[in-house]
Amino acid sequence: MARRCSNPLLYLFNYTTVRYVVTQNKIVGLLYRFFQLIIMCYLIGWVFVTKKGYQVVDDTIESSVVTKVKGIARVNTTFSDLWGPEEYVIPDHGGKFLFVVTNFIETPNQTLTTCPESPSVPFSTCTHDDNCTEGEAVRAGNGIKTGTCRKTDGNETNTCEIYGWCPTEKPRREAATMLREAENFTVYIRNFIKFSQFNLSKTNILKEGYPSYIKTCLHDEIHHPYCPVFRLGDIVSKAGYRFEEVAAKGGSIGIVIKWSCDFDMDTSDCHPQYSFMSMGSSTPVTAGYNFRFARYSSDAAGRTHRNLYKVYGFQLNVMVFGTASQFSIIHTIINVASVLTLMAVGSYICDVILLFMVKKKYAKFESLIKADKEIALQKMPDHSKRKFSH
Ligand SMILES: Nc1ncnc2c1ncn2[C@@H]1O[C@H](COP(=O)(O)OP(=O)(O)OP(=O)(O)O)[C@@H](O)[C@H]1O
Repeated sequence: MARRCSNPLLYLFNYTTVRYVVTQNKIVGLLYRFFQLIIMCYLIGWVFVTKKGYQVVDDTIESSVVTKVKGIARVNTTFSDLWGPEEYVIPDHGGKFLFVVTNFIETPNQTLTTCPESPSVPFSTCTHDDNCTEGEAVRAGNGIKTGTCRKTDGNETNTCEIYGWCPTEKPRREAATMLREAENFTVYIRNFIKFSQFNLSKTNILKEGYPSYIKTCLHDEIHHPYCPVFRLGDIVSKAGYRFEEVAAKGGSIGIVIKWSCDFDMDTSDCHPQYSFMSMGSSTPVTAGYNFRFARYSSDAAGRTHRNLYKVYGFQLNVMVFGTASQFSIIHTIINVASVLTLMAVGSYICDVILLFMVKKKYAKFESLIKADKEIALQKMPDHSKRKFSH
């Protein structure tokens, strides 16, 4: 020890290595080859063939979506008997989210005046004026109470009189108008994507035959899988809805565009896959989708009138996902190296097995020595026995 410390510089030029021992043990030898075989199968079958470990993957897709709906529906409203996309698509500039009206309740020609509150509004019924506190807003109602309890138009019930947009909206079953042609409306979806890591971009619009192809095609998984024009009825049925049911109450649908691009192949093989899913719940409280909007006008006397619309329909939400992959030498080296380190695990297990077997042999040898020692002890005189045993 003293000598070692006296010359520490000598250790600077020392190199420590492992001494390998070749054993003739067939079981351990076979086991080691078996480990190597499994690891090679894992490297080739799983890492390279299945998971394409020689490629780098980019799943940060940048995308833009433009939508346009076309089709005409016959309706019966105060201002028109035909509705086009300008009327039934909200908002009218197409984007990732759009709403297509399929059913609506029109309350035409409302003016700001007094009228009885709708009996369908909770807490609106009354028996005498004391139930209608003047100046109080009706909770979830249509106006401010005037302090009078009065008979509703065409109804036997009494409700508080309000100041608001009158007459109030009629219940749905009396006034709803369906857009029967909505099933045949067409939805055009233009999608542009970019994988920044590879600086490569794609669009779902095929260059060949454009624009005449788009004008005439209709998306069909077998005959026109890359046509970007979809029939609304097909979208709804593929999302698992029955058109008539959801057109009446409204619903949300997700249009999923999935890109899976292998840029080691021909980039023209990189095409979108479309799928559709319902995004609503089927419980009565949460099912359906509707909202209200109003269109305002003024009469000759300068009085403001409005038409109120409660609209039901399909809320379409276009979602884009994608991954792109390309060969990368760094990724290949990392994956090969990390799998090859597993070989060390195989060696370690074989070492442990070998040690365990050797230990067993050694234990047998030790028990023989112990037996010899006991025989020798028995032959010794007593005073030597004590010394020896100590
Ligand atoms: N909902 C749709 N259904 C069927 N074809 C559509 C639809 N929306 C657009 N198209 C067609 O797709 C092509 C590309 O539409 P884009 O909006 O880019 O061009 P456009 O000439 O402005 O279209 P538009 O015909 O509305 O004037 C056009 O030929 C258009 O007619």
